[in-house]
Amino acid sequence: MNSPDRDAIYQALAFVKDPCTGRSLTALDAVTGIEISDNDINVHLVLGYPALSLKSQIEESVCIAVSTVEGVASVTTDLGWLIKPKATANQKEPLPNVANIIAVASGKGGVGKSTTTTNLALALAAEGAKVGVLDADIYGPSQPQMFGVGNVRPQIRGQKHMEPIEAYGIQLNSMGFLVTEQTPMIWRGPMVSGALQQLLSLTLWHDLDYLLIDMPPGTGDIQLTLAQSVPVTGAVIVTTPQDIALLDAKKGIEMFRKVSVPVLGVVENMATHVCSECGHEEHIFGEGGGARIAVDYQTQCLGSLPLTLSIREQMDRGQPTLVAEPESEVSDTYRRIARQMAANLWLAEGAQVPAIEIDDD
Ligand SMILES: Nc1ncnc2c1ncn2[C@@H]1O[C@H](COP(=O)(O)OP(=O)(O)OP(=O)(O)O)[C@@H](O)[C@H]1O
Repeated sequence: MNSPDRDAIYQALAFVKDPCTGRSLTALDAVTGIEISDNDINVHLVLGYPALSLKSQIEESVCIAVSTVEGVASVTTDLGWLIKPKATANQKEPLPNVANIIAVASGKGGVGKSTTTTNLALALAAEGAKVGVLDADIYGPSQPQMFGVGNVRPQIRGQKHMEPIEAYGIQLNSMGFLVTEQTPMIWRGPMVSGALQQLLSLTLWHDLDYLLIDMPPGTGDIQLTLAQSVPVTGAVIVTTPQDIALLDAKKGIEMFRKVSVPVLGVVENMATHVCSECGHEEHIFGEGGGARIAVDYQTQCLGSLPLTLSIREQMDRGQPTLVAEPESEVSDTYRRIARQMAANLWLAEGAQVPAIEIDDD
């Protein structure tokens, strides 16, 4: 049997789509090598986002597609990922040892921004990335509690540097360690921004693919200053489906666009209420709001999370859903959102995202 033709193998790979982005592996430049040894083929693939849950599915599709090529006797493939730093839209110097910073924001308080940040960080790690969380929510720094390390303080190295706290494989530091309960009343944007920059740069992050920032809720002076002063590579907006929250979420999208930070998508939290007794599902905050805002603002609704007793209880006891119930449907949804968010960052055009004019007030 003649050896198969390399071009024919490449053509076959053009028909295999990455399920997350919907684009073909060749269009994504994910094919990094084709080894032909007589009639045995080995295909090397590298994606730009962590995709552990999709690995076997993609590898299988590749094997099926390549084995249709004339002269192919056997196919092996290995899929990996390499998360490269994206350019920062606001021209800020990237942080050492941190490839990408993603701001998790919400226009309105209490919509579940911190809960979403925690679970997305764990979901990204579960998909194979190295992840950190910086809790910048000065109004209610809750990440240490959500990660179950509420009483721990970062160790100081060489006078001023801090070791991040390690929890469930995530590197964590919190503004809560720097501020008192009165702080939010007296600090203005530049002061918060200064403290956050210190926390960012004085923490000894170890080789992170993604650092998620749990932003203070709102779209005022403080948030705008943070978005401008931190080397953010992308932003995610968390909202509930009710009109008032959506209105604030829109302001959040506009704020990031104004400073040319790509908005990677919207996460709709508390989309339905699931009764813990009978499993009955109800849209108590309205229906389809996340999808509507995504269409209106040309971004993507990354996914919807239900309002459930278990999420609240797990967060309260410092065992986030990804840790307490990794096999649950909710964890699955967080992993899907995390993959999509990371893939959108990979494909985002950074500074070229068009800015939308908004009022400053
Ligand atoms: N999907 C959900 N189901 C049930 N409870 C949830 C869900 N999401 C968040 N919660 C709970 O709602 C409360 C507020 O959530 P969280 O602290 O994450 O919101 P936030 O938007 O970060 O708030 P803040 O504006 O104060 O920073 C918490 O008790 C949390 O456990």
